[in-house]
Amino acid sequence: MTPGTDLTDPQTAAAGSEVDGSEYDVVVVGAGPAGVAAALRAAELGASVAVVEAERVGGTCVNTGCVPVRVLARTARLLRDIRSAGDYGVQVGDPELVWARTVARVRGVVEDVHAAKDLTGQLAAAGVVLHVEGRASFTGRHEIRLAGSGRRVRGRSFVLAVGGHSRVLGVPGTELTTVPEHVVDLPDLPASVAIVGSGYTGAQLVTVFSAFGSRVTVLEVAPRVLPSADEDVSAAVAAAFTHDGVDVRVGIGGLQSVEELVGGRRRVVFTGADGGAEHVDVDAVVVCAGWPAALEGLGLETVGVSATRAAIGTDQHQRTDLEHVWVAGDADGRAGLVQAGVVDGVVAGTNAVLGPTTTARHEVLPSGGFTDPDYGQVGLTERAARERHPDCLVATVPYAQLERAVIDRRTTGFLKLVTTADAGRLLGAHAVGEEALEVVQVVAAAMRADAGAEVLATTEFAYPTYTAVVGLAAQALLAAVGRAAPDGAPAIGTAS
Ligand SMILES: Cc1cc2nc3c(=O)[nH]c(=O)nc-3n(C[C@H](O)[C@H](O)[C@H](O)COP(=O)(O)OP(=O)(O)OC[C@H]3O[C@@H](n4cnc5c(N)ncnc54)[C@H](O)[C@@H]3O)c2cc1C
Ligand SMILES: NC(=O)c1ccc[n+]([C@@H]2O[C@H](COP(=O)([O-])OP(=O)(O)OC[C@H]3O[C@@H](n4cnc5c(N)ncnc54)[C@H](O)[C@@H]3O)[C@@H](O)[C@H]2O)c1
Repeated sequence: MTPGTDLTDPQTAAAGSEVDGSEYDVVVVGAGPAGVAAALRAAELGASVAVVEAERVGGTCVNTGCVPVRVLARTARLLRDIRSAGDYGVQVGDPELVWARTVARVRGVVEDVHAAKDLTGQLAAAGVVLHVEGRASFTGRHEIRLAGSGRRVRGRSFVLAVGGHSRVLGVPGTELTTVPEHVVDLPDLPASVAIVGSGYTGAQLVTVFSAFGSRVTVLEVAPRVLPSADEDVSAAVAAAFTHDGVDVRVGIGGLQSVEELVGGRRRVVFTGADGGAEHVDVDAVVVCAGWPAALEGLGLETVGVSATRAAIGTDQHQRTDLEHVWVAGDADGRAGLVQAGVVDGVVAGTNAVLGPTTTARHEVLPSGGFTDPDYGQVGLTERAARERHPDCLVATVPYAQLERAVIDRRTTGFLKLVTTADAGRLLGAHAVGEEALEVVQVVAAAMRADAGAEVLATTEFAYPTYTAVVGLAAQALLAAVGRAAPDGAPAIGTAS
């Protein structure tokens, strides 16, 4: 049933003197979203499955990434809303953040999510054996050793779902910096902070620290913040940062060093946009400069699985150079998102049992971040759409024309909807503003159903909601192709 069944290959036999007898159809390395999905799927298909995890089930997502950052983002929103409470006639004093309590809340919510998900229970109920005994490394093509216990576990197939970790820049003084996974380990809220990198993680931490009252400097090598987002989204988020007093430095040449100053402050020396050396002095430096796969000590070279410094190479079936070794989640260096990792996990778990029968396409993959304002995206950016479909249509509706945004006085932002020239196929959606990611998800569902603008234009969105902006943008697109808005109302927004 399972491919790659030769458990007696010479490499494994040579290293196998301490094998404890455990031998499985599928061994999954890593118990984050991708690894758990792979294990449950393989077990569902009748395979005997073991999961080995170095630290704690749940992976980056639950323990150090999405969940903690989401709690910090919620805290930032609370502060914002408390600060504007007076506008509603609600008198409160200046809010004060108590860092230790904020951190305790983060840690408490992580435990709540663990309890709600009960991943260990789910694995046990599926008959999956779980070993949380330190990092695994290959000792042979069909065997791994767990560093914490010395246990050797053998498998016919392996799914590597090892995720990643923050990129270490390797400049002098790196040890004086921290990374997003460890921001809640900072002893105090820094009065000032440099955020290095303004991608998914960095942009969110800018909003968090700025709302918390830290003075924030962003250092970004790309010419704009959120470099992979739609350009108008980047511009809107950057404008909001600047409005909030954040010092945004884009297009820098890179970091040169981090030095410790008297009193424990840090000096970040970097090459400025004009090529000269510049510096900022801050209380903390958080490096959010990318997310390479966690390959250290995995022993890929021992078994002949090729990888770059950042990712393990796979084919469209998530298979590596070795026919019995598969990859799921962040370790493949592609999407870097939980929902994609889960789909990869199901694919890798399936293929590890049945052979290369399925693929993960990730054709409609919404994502975004809890900056202030939020942003969300799905499909092609406007630039990418115009390159591939020069005659595509783009409609943009400012939040200022959306009644819910006016009611809440949260009129910063817009929804941009991109379709083919006849408005018949949705190509992308990009939103900035309150609930931007939820707004974009409505479009994602329509894209998944192969709907065009007409479906969205004729959906009777509840009033007053943020998602209603989707209907307005779709109506503008219909108007642009000479079809009236369904209720006869003049189309709102611009389409071109
Ligand atoms: C700060 C931050 C915020 C994020 N927010 C979001 C978000 O809001 N939405 C979103 O979709 N994504 C978010 N992400 C990305 C998301 O966390 C990842 O895409 C997701 O966790 C990937 O799942 P995974 O299973 O591939 O890897 P991980 O969740 O990283 O799990 C990998 C597991 O493998 C274990 N492991 C590694 N090496 C070994 C080894 N040799 N032996 C045994 N075990 C090993 C690790 O301990 C870990 O538990 C965020 C990431 C960060 C850093
Ligand atoms: N809401 C979400 O979905 C979410 C949130 C956080 C993280 N994530 C995931 O977590 C992973 C890590 O996110 P990330 O933000 O670290 O990576 P990223 O790749 O999104 O962003 C890295 C940023 O650092 C910049 N950079 C690189 N080297 C630099 C240098 N030397 N100096 C200054 N800037 C530099 C890059 O230009 C880029 O803007 C990603 O896989 C992402 O998908 C997702």
